[in-house]
Order: sequence, then C-alpha cells, then structure tokens
Amino acid sequence: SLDGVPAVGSTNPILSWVGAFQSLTDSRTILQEGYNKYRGGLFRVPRFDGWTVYVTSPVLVEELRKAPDDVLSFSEATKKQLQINYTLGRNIHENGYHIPIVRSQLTRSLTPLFPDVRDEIVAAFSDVVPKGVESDWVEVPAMESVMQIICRTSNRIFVGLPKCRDPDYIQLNTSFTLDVVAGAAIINMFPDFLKPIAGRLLTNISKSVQRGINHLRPIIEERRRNLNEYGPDYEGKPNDMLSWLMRAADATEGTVENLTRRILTVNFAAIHTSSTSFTQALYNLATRPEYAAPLREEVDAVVAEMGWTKAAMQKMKKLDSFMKESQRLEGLGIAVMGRLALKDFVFSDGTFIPAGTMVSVAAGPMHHDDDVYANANEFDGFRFANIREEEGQGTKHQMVSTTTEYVSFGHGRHACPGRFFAANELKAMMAHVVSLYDIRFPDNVRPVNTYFATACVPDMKAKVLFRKRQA
Ligand code: HEM
Repeated sequence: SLDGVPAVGSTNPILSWVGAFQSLTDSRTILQEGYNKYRGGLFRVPRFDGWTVYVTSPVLVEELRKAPDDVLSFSEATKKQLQINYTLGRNIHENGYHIPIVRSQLTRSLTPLFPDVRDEIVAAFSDVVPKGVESDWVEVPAMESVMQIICRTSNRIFVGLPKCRDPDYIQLNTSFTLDVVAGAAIINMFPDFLKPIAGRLLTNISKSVQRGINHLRPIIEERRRNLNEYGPDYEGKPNDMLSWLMRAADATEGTVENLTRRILTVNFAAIHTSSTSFTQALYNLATRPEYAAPLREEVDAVVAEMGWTKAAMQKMKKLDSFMKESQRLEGLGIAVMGRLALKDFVFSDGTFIPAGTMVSVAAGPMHHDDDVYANANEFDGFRFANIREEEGQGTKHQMVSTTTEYVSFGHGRHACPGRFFAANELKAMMAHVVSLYDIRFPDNVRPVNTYFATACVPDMKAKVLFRKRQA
C-alpha cells in the first residue's frame, strides 16, 4: 500500500534488506539520492522493520507539522525508535510531565540561573584545558572534553552542586545515551513478547538506572526532609530541574526511581545533542581562523556593556549565526521530525500514507539545497546575522527559531523544548572560548564526520589545539 511512494533502491523484499543495511551505514548518500530524484515530493527508504517515508519540501513539512498527534504521532514514533517501555521506561512515554517543565520553567529561569551556567563553564574549561595553555599550544581531546563541560553545566541546572561535578555521575550521564540507543537497537531485533526479557538481560539500562538512583537518592531524600520540616518554599531550596520535577510529580512519579529516570531522560535529550552541536562549531572555528576576530570583537563589546548575562548572549548576533550555521550544515539529525502514522494520512499532493508507516523530514539534504540557502554547501558563519541585518530586528533567523526550512530542532508543537537552554549554553561556551583562547587543528585539516543511521557524528577522537588568546 506504499506503492504510490517511490523507493530508493529495490522494493524486492530480499534486496530491500541490502538497502536497509545501507541506510544504517550510508544514510547520507541514500537520503541525498532520494532527495535529488524526488525533490519537492516524497520517497521511501527501507529499514529492517519497514519503510520510512521522507518528505522533501517546506510545504510537506508544514503538513507534517499540522497533522494531529492521533494521526501522525511524535510520541509513538519515539516509543518505537527508542523502545521506550524497555529503555527510558513506560512512564516517560505515558506521562511527559517533564516536557512543559523543560519548555517553560527551564526557559524562564535562564536569566536568574545564568550566573550558575557561566560559573560552571569557567570551572569546567579550566579543569579540561591543560595548564600549559598559558604559554603554548596544548592538545584538547575535543568531543570528550565538550561532553564533560556540557554534562557539568547542564547538570548544574538539573541537580546542582556538587553532584554535577561528580566524575561517576558525569560518566553515567554521558554513557546513558549510548546505553539507550544501543539497547533499543538490540531490543528491536526481538519479537514483542521477548522484548521485556531482552531489555532486562541484554542491555545495561537497569544497571545504569540503579547507578543513577545511588547518586540521586540521598539528594532527593534530603530535599524531602527539608520540605516536610520547613514547607514548600524553605530557605535555600535549590532552584533546579530536580526541585521542579519533585514539585510537579504525582505519587507515582515522585518515587526515587521515577525521579531518577526522569533526570536521566532529560540528560538523554540534552547531552549528546548539545555536545555534537558544540563540537561541530568548535571544529568550524578551528579550521576558519578568520572568524575568531569578528566573534571576539562582538563578545568583548557586548560583555563590556552588559556583563556575562543571558541578555548579553541574546545580543551576540554573529555568534548566534555562527552556531546556527554549524547546526544547519552539520546538525546531528540528517532526518528529523519522525512521526508514526496511527491512521491513514494523505498529503496535499495526493500521496497516501497507510497507518503503521514512519514518516520523517529529509533535513540534511534540505539544509544543503541551493534553492533554500544560497551556496548551501559553503560554511558562511555570518549568513543568518547578515539576513537579520537586512530584515531588521526580526527573530526568524535566530538559532532557536524553527521554520519549515530550518528543522534542526524540529518544527511545530514538538519542536525541541530545550532549545532555548541549549542555545544559551552553547553560545556562552563559545563566547568563553573566543574570549580566552586561540584554537586550531594540529594539521589545519577539519576532521571528517561519520554517518550512522540518521545521525551525523563529528570525529569523536580529534584533538583541537588551544592556546591562551594572543593580544
Ligand atoms: C543542540 C542541542 C539540541 C538539539 C539539536 C535538539 C534537537 C531535538 C529534536 C530534533 C527534537 C524532536 C523534534 C521533533 O521531532 O519535532 C527534540 C525533542 C526534545 N528535546 Fe531537544 N535538542 C537539543 C537539546 C535539548 C536539551 C538541552 C534539552 C533539555 C534540556 C532537550 C529536550 C528535548 C525534549 C524533552 C524533547 C521531546 C519533546 C516532545 O516530546 O514534545 N533538547 N530535540
């Protein structure tokens, strides 16, 4: 019943397995091939358990965005892709109470909590960058260091000090994403009745959750004692994600295990996404030294006027543009906005999508399309700043703004609720880098990305050279 949607590769059941394998290992080529052939329309690519239909135009992205949740479902797509019942946990799928907290409370708190974010960034960079940086170039393993810094900074706001600096807690949160993604891939290989057993026996997840409980139980219990003794707004009550979750949780969600799973889930959504995004931007700056001076000029001027504040981060338009351009060209998801059709759906061009089909946006090819972005394959760090200059003070081209053409954070009601936090954190980190360091690669060559399934992953092993900023 997907006959109306052209396929990339063979539709023969045996040969489409070869295609399914290729879509794991060479997804970028496959998506680009589909996009080149069927641009403006839809095409399908085989997976081991079915087909994914990709949309390729802003008009179709808009229709995907508008489709009701009970027709094209974000949460059912995520449940299937991540095998949520056996990985993050059934409650995460059934009760997404953390999502409005991330979207509203976290975003509203960015201004008052900025001093904490800044403090953690400064402390984490000074721990991660070797001391010799004062007088010479020093090597910094980029991705590993970025993950440490982002995990610390994010968890300063999720669970506070001193836990955010605990090495075992950091290790747990940076590896939990891989536990979940690898675990989901394993569980997906089993028929439904064996999935719970596969989830328990063949993945690391229960061990990781237990490790998380060991870290968070004493904190949750202490906060609960204080609440009981001194009331809901006791003096010194931490203003962080854990407190917000504890306040919003019902009796079921308020257990130590369920609160721990919730914190792990927020970390799952936050750490690898933000770390890959920052690492790509760092690689772009290290290979394009011509951007250092104008970025530095902007950061120095804005900080001199407004200090290290959230408002200052918002004022740094060149920096915002540089981060957004990195994400446009090398965003983590070359396919985003996955939706599972729960009912039959028909796009306006007449394409019929039967219930049970996965639908997604071919984000990578769209972001590299010359008709959407001039010289789309060129890195133009100030592309969006220049557009904003031309168009006045509008916010449409800020890093956090989503459109039918710019979908790195998705688009519509499920667009990433953490993007305001992420953009603020990533800009504060990059502003710190340009104001304190010069950076480059040992051989001046940008490391190559790898593609796995629909993820674009920066070189995890590359080292960037840091040196104290020269006058
Ligand atoms: C650069 C960093 C990030 C990127 C690129 C990113 C990207 C995305 C994308 C593509 C989606 C799915 C949108 C859709 O399908 O329509 C999403 C959802 C989500 N993100 Fe992010 N994200 C980032 C950082 C964060 C952070 C820091 C948090 C939490 C603090 C977060 C929390 C979430 C949550 C909870 C959802 C699910 C929303 C829902 O269920 O409606 N993300 N993100």
